[in-house]
Amino acid sequence: MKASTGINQGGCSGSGSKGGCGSSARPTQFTRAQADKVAQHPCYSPGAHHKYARMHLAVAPACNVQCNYCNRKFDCANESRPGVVSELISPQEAIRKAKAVAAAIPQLSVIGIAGPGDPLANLGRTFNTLEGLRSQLPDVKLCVSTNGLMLPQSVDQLVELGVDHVTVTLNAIDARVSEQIYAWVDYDGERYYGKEGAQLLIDQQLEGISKLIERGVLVKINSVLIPGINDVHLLEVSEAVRQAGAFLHNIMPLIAKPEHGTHFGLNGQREPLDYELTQIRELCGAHMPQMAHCQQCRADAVGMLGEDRSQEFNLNQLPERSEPYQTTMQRRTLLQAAIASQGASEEEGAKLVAVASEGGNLVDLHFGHAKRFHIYSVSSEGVVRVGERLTPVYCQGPDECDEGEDRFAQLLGLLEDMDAVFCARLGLEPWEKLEQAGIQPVVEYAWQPVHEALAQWWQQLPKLAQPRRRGVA
Ligand SMILES: C[S@@+](CC[C@H](N)C(=O)[O-])C[C@H]1O[C@@H](n2cnc3c(N)ncnc32)[C@H](O)[C@@H]1O
Ligand code: SF4
Ligand code: SF4
Repeated sequence: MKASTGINQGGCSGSGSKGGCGSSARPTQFTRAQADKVAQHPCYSPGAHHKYARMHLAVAPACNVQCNYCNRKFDCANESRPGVVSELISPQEAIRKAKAVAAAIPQLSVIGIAGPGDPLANLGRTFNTLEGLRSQLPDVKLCVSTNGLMLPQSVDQLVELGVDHVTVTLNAIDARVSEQIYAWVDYDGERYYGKEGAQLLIDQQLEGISKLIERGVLVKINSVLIPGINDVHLLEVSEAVRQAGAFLHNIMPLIAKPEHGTHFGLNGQREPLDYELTQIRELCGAHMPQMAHCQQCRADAVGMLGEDRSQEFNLNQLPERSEPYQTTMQRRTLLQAAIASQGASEEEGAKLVAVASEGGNLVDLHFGHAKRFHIYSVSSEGVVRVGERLTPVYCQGPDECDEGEDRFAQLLGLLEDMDAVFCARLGLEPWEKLEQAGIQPVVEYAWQPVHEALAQWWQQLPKLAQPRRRGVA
Protein backbone atom coordinates (compact mmCIF):
# COMPACT_ATOMS: atom_id res chain seq x y z
CA MET A 1 0.00 0.00 0.00
CA LYS A 2 2.42 2.63 -1.17
CA ALA A 3 1.77 6.36 -1.58
CA SER A 4 0.79 7.50 -5.04
CA THR A 5 3.82 9.10 -6.61
CA GLY A 6 2.13 11.23 -9.24
CA ILE A 7 4.94 10.30 -11.67
CA ASN A 8 4.35 10.17 -15.40
CA GLN A 9 0.67 10.84 -15.20
CA GLY A 10 0.56 14.14 -16.92
CA GLY A 11 -0.89 15.98 -13.97
CA CYS A 12 -4.38 15.48 -15.29
CA SER A 13 -7.10 14.29 -13.00
CA GLY A 14 -9.98 16.10 -14.59
CA SER A 15 -11.75 16.33 -11.25
CA GLY A 16 -12.36 19.80 -9.97
CA SER A 17 -10.75 21.23 -13.05
CA LYS A 18 -11.86 24.46 -14.60
CA GLY A 19 -11.69 23.23 -18.15
CA GLY A 20 -10.74 19.82 -19.43
CA CYS A 21 -7.49 18.04 -19.79
CA GLY A 22 -6.80 14.96 -21.87
CA SER A 23 -3.11 15.75 -22.19
CA SER A 24 -0.72 13.00 -23.16
CA ALA A 25 2.06 14.49 -21.14
CA ARG A 26 5.65 13.74 -21.81
CA PRO A 27 6.95 11.57 -18.98
CA THR A 28 9.09 13.29 -16.38
CA GLN A 29 11.65 11.19 -14.56
CA PHE A 30 11.77 11.82 -10.84
CA THR A 31 14.01 10.44 -8.20
CA ARG A 32 12.13 8.53 -5.54
CA ALA A 33 12.66 11.42 -3.11
CA GLN A 34 11.20 13.94 -5.56
CA ALA A 35 8.28 11.63 -6.16
CA ASP A 36 7.69 11.50 -2.41
CA LYS A 37 7.67 15.30 -2.25
CA VAL A 38 5.21 15.45 -5.12
CA ALA A 39 2.97 12.81 -3.59
CA GLN A 40 2.25 14.93 -0.53
CA HIS A 41 1.58 18.22 -2.29
CA PRO A 42 -2.07 18.63 -3.26
CA CYS A 43 -1.26 20.97 -6.14
CA TYR A 44 1.61 18.92 -7.54
CA SER A 45 -0.01 15.51 -7.58
CA PRO A 46 -3.58 14.80 -8.72
CA GLY A 47 -3.54 11.79 -6.38
CA ALA A 48 -2.69 14.00 -3.42
CA HIS A 49 -5.43 16.58 -3.71
CA HIS A 50 -8.00 14.25 -2.18
CA LYS A 51 -5.70 13.42 0.75
CA TYR A 52 -3.82 16.57 1.62
CA ALA A 53 -4.80 20.17 2.28
CA ARG A 54 -3.03 23.47 1.68
CA MET A 55 -3.22 26.93 3.12
CA HIS A 56 -2.03 30.30 1.86
CA LEU A 57 -0.87 32.96 4.31
CA ALA A 58 -1.73 36.44 3.06
CA VAL A 59 1.32 38.27 4.36
CA ALA A 60 2.57 39.86 1.12
CA PRO A 61 0.53 42.93 0.04
CA ALA A 62 2.93 44.75 -2.33
CA CYS A 63 3.83 43.89 -5.87
CA ASN A 64 6.75 44.85 -8.07
CA VAL A 65 4.99 44.40 -11.41
CA GLN A 66 1.57 45.28 -12.72
CA CYS A 67 -0.13 42.51 -14.65
CA ASN A 68 -2.98 43.74 -16.82
CA TYR A 69 -5.20 41.02 -15.35
CA CYS A 70 -4.62 41.69 -11.65
CA ASN A 71 -6.35 43.93 -9.16
CA ARG A 72 -5.62 43.10 -5.55
CA LYS A 73 -8.65 43.83 -3.44
CA PHE A 74 -8.54 43.27 0.29
CA ASP A 75 -12.10 43.16 1.43
CA CYS A 76 -13.96 40.66 -0.56
CA ALA A 77 -14.95 37.65 1.49
CA ASN A 78 -17.36 36.06 -0.92
CA GLU A 79 -15.17 36.02 -3.96
CA SER A 80 -12.65 33.33 -4.66
CA ARG A 81 -9.94 34.13 -7.16
CA PRO A 82 -6.19 34.80 -7.11
CA GLY A 83 -5.12 37.97 -5.35
CA VAL A 84 -8.26 38.28 -3.22
CA VAL A 85 -8.07 38.10 0.58
CA SER A 86 -10.31 38.98 3.52
CA GLU A 87 -7.53 40.15 5.80
CA LEU A 88 -3.87 40.89 5.42
CA ILE A 89 -1.90 39.39 8.31
CA SER A 90 1.49 39.98 9.92
CA PRO A 91 4.15 37.24 10.11
CA GLN A 92 3.33 36.69 13.82
CA GLU A 93 -0.38 36.40 13.07
CA ALA A 94 0.46 34.06 10.23
CA ILE A 95 2.23 31.64 12.57
CA ARG A 96 -0.69 31.71 15.01
CA LYS A 97 -3.14 31.04 12.19
CA ALA A 98 -0.96 28.28 10.75
CA LYS A 99 -0.84 26.47 14.10
CA ALA A 100 -4.61 26.70 14.48
CA VAL A 101 -5.22 25.35 10.99
CA ALA A 102 -2.62 22.56 11.38
CA ALA A 103 -4.42 21.44 14.54
CA ALA A 104 -7.90 21.63 13.01
CA ILE A 105 -7.01 20.13 9.62
CA PRO A 106 -4.46 17.33 10.12
CA GLN A 107 -4.33 16.76 6.35
CA LEU A 108 -2.65 20.15 6.00
CA SER A 109 0.65 19.30 4.34
CA VAL A 110 1.65 22.54 2.62
CA ILE A 111 1.69 26.17 3.65
CA GLY A 112 2.31 28.65 0.87
CA ILE A 113 2.73 32.37 0.46
CA ALA A 114 1.03 33.54 -2.72
CA GLY A 115 0.12 37.12 -2.22
CA PRO A 116 -2.13 38.96 -2.36
CA GLY A 117 0.84 40.71 -4.03
CA ASP A 118 4.17 39.06 -4.68
CA PRO A 119 5.99 37.26 -1.84
CA LEU A 120 9.39 38.40 -3.13
CA ALA A 121 8.28 42.03 -3.35
CA ASN A 122 7.76 41.77 0.43
CA LEU A 123 11.05 40.14 1.39
CA GLY A 124 10.99 41.00 5.11
CA ARG A 125 7.41 39.84 5.71
CA THR A 126 7.83 36.75 3.58
CA PHE A 127 11.13 35.56 5.05
CA ASN A 128 10.02 36.34 8.63
CA THR A 129 6.97 34.19 8.03
CA LEU A 130 8.98 31.38 6.47
CA GLU A 131 11.50 31.47 9.32
CA GLY A 132 8.70 31.30 11.88
CA LEU A 133 7.08 28.41 10.08
CA ARG A 134 10.35 26.56 9.81
CA SER A 135 11.16 26.88 13.49
CA GLN A 136 7.68 26.52 14.94
CA LEU A 137 5.86 24.17 12.55
CA PRO A 138 8.72 21.91 11.48
CA ASP A 139 6.49 19.33 9.81
CA VAL A 140 4.85 21.44 7.10
CA LYS A 141 6.10 21.85 3.56
CA LEU A 142 6.83 25.42 2.57
CA CYS A 143 5.77 26.75 -0.78
CA VAL A 144 6.08 30.14 -2.48
CA SER A 145 4.32 31.47 -5.57
CA THR A 146 6.02 34.36 -7.34
CA ASN A 147 6.17 36.36 -10.54
CA GLY A 148 9.92 35.59 -10.48
CA LEU A 149 11.27 39.15 -10.75
CA MET A 150 13.29 38.85 -7.52
CA LEU A 151 14.00 35.14 -7.76
CA PRO A 152 17.72 35.04 -8.67
CA GLN A 153 18.67 36.96 -5.53
CA SER A 154 16.24 35.02 -3.31
CA VAL A 155 16.99 31.40 -4.21
CA ASP A 156 19.72 30.85 -1.58
CA GLN A 157 17.54 32.09 1.25
CA LEU A 158 14.52 30.12 0.06
CA VAL A 159 16.57 26.92 -0.05
CA GLU A 160 18.16 27.66 3.33
CA LEU A 161 14.69 27.99 4.86
CA GLY A 162 13.62 24.64 3.46
CA VAL A 163 11.31 25.87 0.70
CA ASP A 164 11.37 23.08 -1.83
CA HIS A 165 8.29 23.87 -3.89
CA VAL A 166 8.18 27.14 -5.85
CA THR A 167 5.63 28.25 -8.41
CA VAL A 168 6.74 30.85 -10.95
CA THR A 169 4.25 32.66 -13.15
CA LEU A 170 5.71 32.75 -16.65
CA ASN A 171 3.27 34.05 -19.23
CA ALA A 172 5.73 34.68 -22.05
CA ILE A 173 9.37 34.31 -23.00
CA ASP A 174 9.20 36.87 -25.81
CA ALA A 175 9.20 40.55 -24.80
CA ARG A 176 6.86 41.42 -27.70
CA VAL A 177 4.22 39.17 -26.12
CA SER A 178 5.09 40.01 -22.54
CA GLU A 179 4.76 43.78 -23.01
CA GLN A 180 1.08 43.26 -23.79
CA ILE A 181 0.58 41.54 -20.41
CA TYR A 182 2.60 43.72 -18.03
CA ALA A 183 2.01 47.47 -17.63
CA TRP A 184 5.28 48.04 -15.75
CA VAL A 185 8.07 46.35 -13.81
CA ASP A 186 9.76 47.89 -10.73
CA TYR A 187 13.35 46.83 -10.25
CA ASP A 188 16.16 48.29 -8.18
CA GLY A 189 14.35 51.58 -7.62
CA GLU A 190 13.44 52.14 -11.28
CA ARG A 191 10.17 51.58 -13.13
CA TYR A 192 10.50 49.96 -16.55
CA TYR A 193 7.82 49.94 -19.25
CA GLY A 194 7.18 48.20 -22.56
CA LYS A 195 9.69 45.78 -24.05
CA GLU A 196 12.45 46.89 -21.72
CA GLY A 197 10.47 45.99 -18.61
CA ALA A 198 9.19 42.81 -20.23
CA GLN A 199 12.69 41.61 -21.15
CA LEU A 200 14.01 42.39 -17.68
CA LEU A 201 11.23 40.32 -16.15
CA ILE A 202 11.80 37.39 -18.55
CA ASP A 203 15.57 37.37 -17.89
CA GLN A 204 15.04 37.32 -14.15
CA GLN A 205 12.37 34.63 -14.36
CA LEU A 206 14.48 32.29 -16.50
CA GLU A 207 17.60 32.80 -14.39
CA GLY A 208 15.62 32.24 -11.19
CA ILE A 209 13.98 29.08 -12.52
CA SER A 210 17.38 27.62 -13.51
CA LYS A 211 18.87 28.43 -10.11
CA LEU A 212 15.97 26.82 -8.29
CA ILE A 213 16.27 23.68 -10.36
CA GLU A 214 20.05 23.52 -9.83
CA ARG A 215 19.36 23.58 -6.08
CA GLY A 216 16.88 20.68 -6.30
CA VAL A 217 13.73 22.74 -5.77
CA LEU A 218 10.58 21.47 -7.51
CA VAL A 219 9.39 24.20 -9.85
CA LYS A 220 5.85 24.51 -11.14
CA ILE A 221 5.12 27.07 -13.84
CA ASN A 222 1.86 29.00 -13.90
CA SER A 223 0.84 30.59 -17.20
CA VAL A 224 -2.33 32.61 -17.63
CA LEU A 225 -3.96 31.83 -20.97
CA ILE A 226 -4.90 35.14 -22.58
CA PRO A 227 -6.68 34.63 -25.92
CA GLY A 228 -5.10 36.50 -28.79
CA ILE A 229 -2.05 37.46 -26.75
CA ASN A 230 -0.13 34.42 -25.50
CA ASP A 231 -2.27 31.40 -26.45
CA VAL A 232 -0.12 29.91 -29.22
CA HIS A 233 3.04 31.35 -27.65
CA LEU A 234 2.46 29.13 -24.61
CA LEU A 235 3.83 26.23 -26.67
CA GLU A 236 7.22 27.98 -26.69
CA VAL A 237 6.92 28.69 -22.98
CA SER A 238 6.17 25.04 -22.34
CA GLU A 239 9.17 23.87 -24.34
CA ALA A 240 11.48 26.38 -22.61
CA VAL A 241 10.46 25.33 -19.11
CA ARG A 242 10.79 21.67 -20.03
CA GLN A 243 14.35 22.33 -21.10
CA ALA A 244 15.01 24.26 -17.90
CA GLY A 245 13.81 21.29 -15.85
CA ALA A 246 10.49 22.48 -14.40
CA PHE A 247 8.25 19.57 -13.66
CA LEU A 248 4.67 20.78 -14.00
CA HIS A 249 2.90 23.38 -16.12
CA ASN A 250 -0.32 24.92 -14.85
CA ILE A 251 -2.10 26.78 -17.63
CA MET A 252 -4.81 28.82 -15.99
CA PRO A 253 -7.68 30.54 -17.78
CA LEU A 254 -7.65 34.34 -17.66
CA ILE A 255 -10.31 35.79 -15.36
CA ALA A 256 -11.26 39.20 -16.75
CA LYS A 257 -14.61 40.63 -15.67
CA PRO A 258 -15.27 44.40 -15.87
CA GLU A 259 -16.35 44.42 -12.21
CA HIS A 260 -12.87 43.25 -11.11
CA GLY A 261 -11.49 46.58 -12.29
CA THR A 262 -8.45 45.17 -14.08
CA HIS A 263 -7.01 46.64 -17.26
CA PHE A 264 -8.08 43.59 -19.25
CA GLY A 265 -11.50 43.41 -17.55
CA LEU A 266 -12.24 47.06 -18.30
CA ASN A 267 -10.93 46.92 -21.85
CA GLY A 268 -12.89 43.96 -23.14
CA GLN A 269 -10.11 41.37 -23.22
CA ARG A 270 -12.08 38.14 -23.36
CA GLU A 271 -11.54 35.05 -21.22
CA PRO A 272 -10.69 31.76 -22.99
CA LEU A 273 -13.46 29.33 -23.86
CA ASP A 274 -13.28 25.88 -22.24
CA TYR A 275 -12.29 24.18 -25.47
CA GLU A 276 -9.48 26.69 -26.07
CA LEU A 277 -8.02 25.89 -22.67
CA THR A 278 -8.32 22.17 -23.39
CA GLN A 279 -6.61 22.53 -26.75
CA ILE A 280 -3.68 24.53 -25.42
CA ARG A 281 -3.22 22.13 -22.51
CA GLU A 282 -3.23 19.21 -24.92
CA LEU A 283 -0.67 20.85 -27.20
CA CYS A 284 1.57 21.90 -24.32
CA GLY A 285 1.11 18.43 -22.85
CA ALA A 286 3.44 17.16 -25.56
CA HIS A 287 6.24 19.08 -23.80
CA MET A 288 5.27 19.22 -20.16
CA PRO A 289 3.02 17.38 -17.71
CA GLN A 290 -0.05 19.55 -17.26
CA MET A 291 -1.90 20.46 -14.09
CA ALA A 292 -5.62 20.50 -14.63
CA HIS A 293 -6.94 20.50 -11.08
CA CYS A 294 -5.88 24.04 -10.14
CA GLN A 295 -8.68 25.87 -8.37
CA GLN A 296 -7.25 29.39 -8.85
CA CYS A 297 -7.35 29.87 -5.11
CA ARG A 298 -7.54 33.02 -3.06
CA ALA A 299 -4.32 34.28 -1.46
CA ASP A 300 -5.70 33.18 1.95
CA ALA A 301 -7.24 29.85 0.88
CA VAL A 302 -7.50 27.10 3.51
CA GLY A 303 -8.51 23.46 3.15
CA MET A 304 -8.57 20.68 0.59
CA LEU A 305 -8.39 21.89 -3.01
CA GLY A 306 -11.89 22.64 -4.16
CA GLU A 307 -13.03 23.76 -0.73
CA ASP A 308 -12.35 27.11 0.86
CA ARG A 309 -12.46 27.22 4.63
CA SER A 310 -10.65 30.56 4.90
CA GLN A 311 -13.66 32.22 6.54
CA GLU A 312 -13.46 29.76 9.47
CA PHE A 313 -9.95 30.87 10.32
CA ASN A 314 -10.07 34.65 10.43
CA LEU A 315 -7.88 36.05 13.21
CA ASN A 316 -10.79 36.89 15.51
CA GLN A 317 -11.99 33.29 15.32
CA LEU A 318 -8.71 31.67 16.33
CA PRO A 319 -8.55 30.12 19.81
CA GLU A 320 -6.82 32.27 22.43
CA ARG A 321 -4.72 29.34 23.59
CA SER A 322 -3.59 26.37 21.65
CA GLU A 323 -1.90 23.11 22.63
CA PRO A 324 1.89 22.92 22.31
CA TYR A 325 2.70 22.45 18.63
CA GLN A 326 4.75 19.33 19.44
CA THR A 327 1.53 17.60 20.50
CA THR A 328 -0.23 18.78 17.34
CA MET A 329 2.69 17.58 15.21
CA GLN A 330 2.79 14.12 16.75
CA ARG A 331 -0.94 13.69 16.23
CA ARG A 332 -0.65 14.93 12.65
CA THR A 333 2.14 12.45 11.89
CA LEU A 334 0.10 9.52 13.19
CA LEU A 335 -2.95 10.63 11.24
CA GLN A 336 -0.95 11.20 8.07
CA ALA A 337 0.65 7.76 8.48
CA ALA A 338 -2.84 6.31 8.76
CA ILE A 339 -3.98 8.24 5.67
CA ALA A 340 -0.90 7.20 3.68
CA SER A 341 -1.22 3.52 4.51
CA GLN A 342 -5.03 3.62 4.60
CA GLY A 343 -5.43 2.83 8.25
CA ALA A 344 -3.41 -0.37 8.43
CA SER A 345 -0.35 0.91 10.25
CA GLU A 346 -1.46 1.13 13.87
CA GLU A 347 -2.86 -2.39 14.07
CA GLU A 348 0.17 -3.92 12.43
CA GLY A 349 2.73 -2.36 14.75
CA ALA A 350 4.02 0.14 12.21
CA LYS A 351 7.17 1.99 13.20
CA LEU A 352 7.75 5.69 12.72
CA VAL A 353 11.28 6.33 11.52
CA ALA A 354 13.19 9.58 10.93
CA VAL A 355 15.91 9.52 8.26
CA ALA A 356 18.78 12.00 7.99
CA SER A 357 19.16 12.42 4.26
CA GLU A 358 20.20 15.30 2.02
CA GLY A 359 17.75 14.71 -0.79
CA GLY A 360 15.68 11.84 0.56
CA ASN A 361 17.28 9.22 -1.69
CA LEU A 362 20.14 7.91 0.48
CA VAL A 363 20.82 7.61 4.20
CA ASP A 364 23.69 10.02 3.76
CA LEU A 365 23.83 12.59 6.57
CA HIS A 366 25.49 12.83 9.94
CA PHE A 367 22.73 13.10 12.54
CA GLY A 368 23.92 16.53 13.63
CA HIS A 369 24.13 17.92 10.11
CA ALA A 370 20.59 17.14 8.99
CA LYS A 371 18.55 20.18 8.00
CA ARG A 372 15.47 18.02 7.80
CA PHE A 373 14.42 14.51 8.75
CA HIS A 374 12.30 12.55 6.34
CA ILE A 375 9.60 10.68 8.26
CA TYR A 376 8.46 7.20 7.21
CA SER A 377 5.90 4.73 8.42
CA VAL A 378 7.39 1.23 8.10
CA SER A 379 5.15 -1.81 8.40
CA SER A 380 4.22 -5.04 6.67
CA GLU A 381 2.35 -2.73 4.27
CA GLY A 382 5.68 -1.33 3.10
CA VAL A 383 7.65 1.87 3.49
CA VAL A 384 5.53 4.98 3.19
CA ARG A 385 6.84 8.52 3.48
CA VAL A 386 4.48 10.42 5.72
CA GLY A 387 6.19 13.78 5.95
CA GLU A 388 9.27 15.61 7.03
CA ARG A 389 10.46 17.70 9.92
CA LEU A 390 12.73 20.68 9.43
CA THR A 391 15.32 21.11 12.09
CA PRO A 392 17.81 23.66 13.37
CA VAL A 393 21.31 22.42 12.51
CA TYR A 394 22.79 20.77 15.60
CA CYS A 395 26.47 21.25 14.86
CA GLN A 396 28.02 22.79 11.75
CA GLY A 397 31.59 22.70 12.97
CA PRO A 398 33.78 23.20 16.04
CA ASP A 399 33.02 26.94 16.23
CA GLU A 400 29.32 26.36 16.61
CA CYS A 401 29.29 23.32 18.83
CA ASP A 402 28.94 25.24 22.08
CA GLU A 403 25.30 25.64 21.15
CA GLY A 404 25.13 21.89 20.60
CA GLU A 405 23.49 20.99 23.87
CA ASP A 406 20.46 23.24 23.30
CA ARG A 407 20.07 22.17 19.74
CA PHE A 408 20.30 18.55 20.70
CA ALA A 409 17.51 19.06 23.22
CA GLN A 410 15.45 20.64 20.43
CA LEU A 411 16.19 17.69 18.19
CA LEU A 412 15.13 15.22 20.84
CA GLY A 413 11.86 17.11 21.20
CA LEU A 414 11.41 17.08 17.45
CA LEU A 415 11.89 13.33 17.23
CA GLU A 416 10.52 12.09 20.53
CA ASP A 417 7.65 10.15 18.94
CA MET A 418 9.98 8.26 16.57
CA ASP A 419 10.85 4.59 17.04
CA ALA A 420 14.18 4.86 15.23
CA VAL A 421 16.47 7.39 13.59
CA PHE A 422 18.54 6.41 10.55
CA CYS A 423 21.66 8.41 9.81
CA ALA A 424 25.12 7.97 8.28
CA ARG A 425 27.00 8.79 11.47
CA LEU A 426 26.29 9.68 15.06
CA GLY A 427 28.50 10.52 18.06
CA LEU A 428 28.52 8.38 21.20
CA GLU A 429 26.86 10.95 23.42
CA PRO A 430 23.86 11.66 21.19
CA TRP A 431 23.62 7.90 20.60
CA GLU A 432 23.17 7.29 24.31
CA LYS A 433 20.70 10.14 24.69
CA LEU A 434 18.57 8.87 21.83
CA GLU A 435 18.52 5.41 23.39
CA GLN A 436 17.59 6.86 26.77
CA ALA A 437 14.68 8.62 25.02
CA GLY A 438 13.54 5.26 23.61
CA ILE A 439 14.63 6.05 20.05
CA GLN A 440 16.80 3.45 18.33
CA PRO A 441 19.77 4.98 16.47
CA VAL A 442 20.54 3.07 13.25
CA VAL A 443 23.77 3.66 11.30
CA GLU A 444 24.20 0.24 9.64
CA TYR A 445 22.52 1.43 6.45
CA ALA A 446 24.76 4.44 5.81
CA TRP A 447 24.82 5.43 2.10
CA GLN A 448 22.13 2.92 1.18
CA PRO A 449 18.89 3.92 -0.57
CA VAL A 450 16.34 4.96 2.02
CA HIS A 451 13.45 2.76 0.97
CA GLU A 452 15.63 -0.37 0.72
CA ALA A 453 17.32 0.35 4.03
CA LEU A 454 14.01 0.75 5.84
CA ALA A 455 12.55 -2.36 4.23
CA GLN A 456 15.60 -4.45 5.20
CA TRP A 457 15.52 -3.09 8.74
CA TRP A 458 11.83 -3.99 9.03
CA GLN A 459 12.59 -7.54 7.83
CA GLN A 460 15.11 -8.15 10.59
CA LEU A 461 12.89 -6.83 13.40
CA PRO A 462 11.44 -9.51 15.71
CA LYS A 463 8.58 -11.16 13.84
CA LEU A 464 5.93 -10.26 16.40
CA ALA A 465 5.96 -6.53 15.82
CA GLN A 466 5.37 -4.65 19.03
CA PRO A 467 2.54 -2.16 19.19
CA ARG A 468 3.81 1.39 19.16
CA ARG A 469 5.45 2.44 22.42
CA ARG A 470 3.91 5.83 22.58
CA GLY A 471 0.59 7.30 21.74
CA VAL A 472 -0.16 10.98 21.69
CA ALA A 473 -2.46 12.80 24.01
C1 LIG B 1 -2.28 36.31 -7.24
S1 LIG B 1 -0.84 35.59 -7.89
C2 LIG B 1 0.23 35.68 -6.54
C3 LIG B 1 1.62 35.24 -6.79
C4 LIG B 1 2.46 36.14 -7.67
N1 LIG B 1 2.25 37.52 -7.48
C5 LIG B 1 2.29 35.77 -9.10
O1 LIG B 1 1.71 36.55 -9.85
O2 LIG B 1 2.76 34.71 -9.47
C6 LIG B 1 -1.22 33.87 -8.07
C7 LIG B 1 -1.51 33.44 -9.47
O3 LIG B 1 -2.75 33.97 -9.88
C8 LIG B 1 -2.66 34.38 -11.22
N2 LIG B 1 -3.69 35.37 -11.49
C9 LIG B 1 -3.83 36.58 -10.92
N3 LIG B 1 -4.88 37.22 -11.45
C10 LIG B 1 -5.41 36.41 -12.39
C11 LIG B 1 -6.49 36.52 -13.30
N4 LIG B 1 -7.23 37.62 -13.37
N5 LIG B 1 -6.75 35.49 -14.11
C12 LIG B 1 -6.00 34.36 -14.07
N6 LIG B 1 -4.96 34.20 -13.24
C13 LIG B 1 -4.66 35.22 -12.41
C14 LIG B 1 -1.25 34.91 -11.29
O4 LIG B 1 -0.79 35.00 -12.62
C15 LIG B 1 -0.48 33.88 -10.50
O5 LIG B 1 -0.12 32.79 -11.32
S1 SF4 C 1 2.59 39.59 -10.19
FE1 SF4 C 1 0.95 38.55 -9.07
S2 SF4 C 1 0.28 40.01 -7.52
FE2 SF4 C 1 1.58 41.15 -8.94
S3 SF4 C 1 0.16 42.10 -10.36
FE3 SF4 C 1 0.74 40.12 -11.24
S4 SF4 C 1 -0.76 38.60 -10.50
FE4 SF4 C 1 -0.97 40.47 -9.27
S1 SF4 D 1 -4.05 28.23 -6.96
FE1 SF4 D 1 -3.77 26.25 -7.96
S2 SF4 D 1 -1.64 25.79 -7.57
FE2 SF4 D 1 -2.17 27.42 -6.11
S3 SF4 D 1 -2.88 26.37 -4.22
FE3 SF4 D 1 -4.66 26.67 -5.49
S4 SF4 D 1 -4.82 24.75 -6.64
FE4 SF4 D 1 -2.75 24.86 -5.87
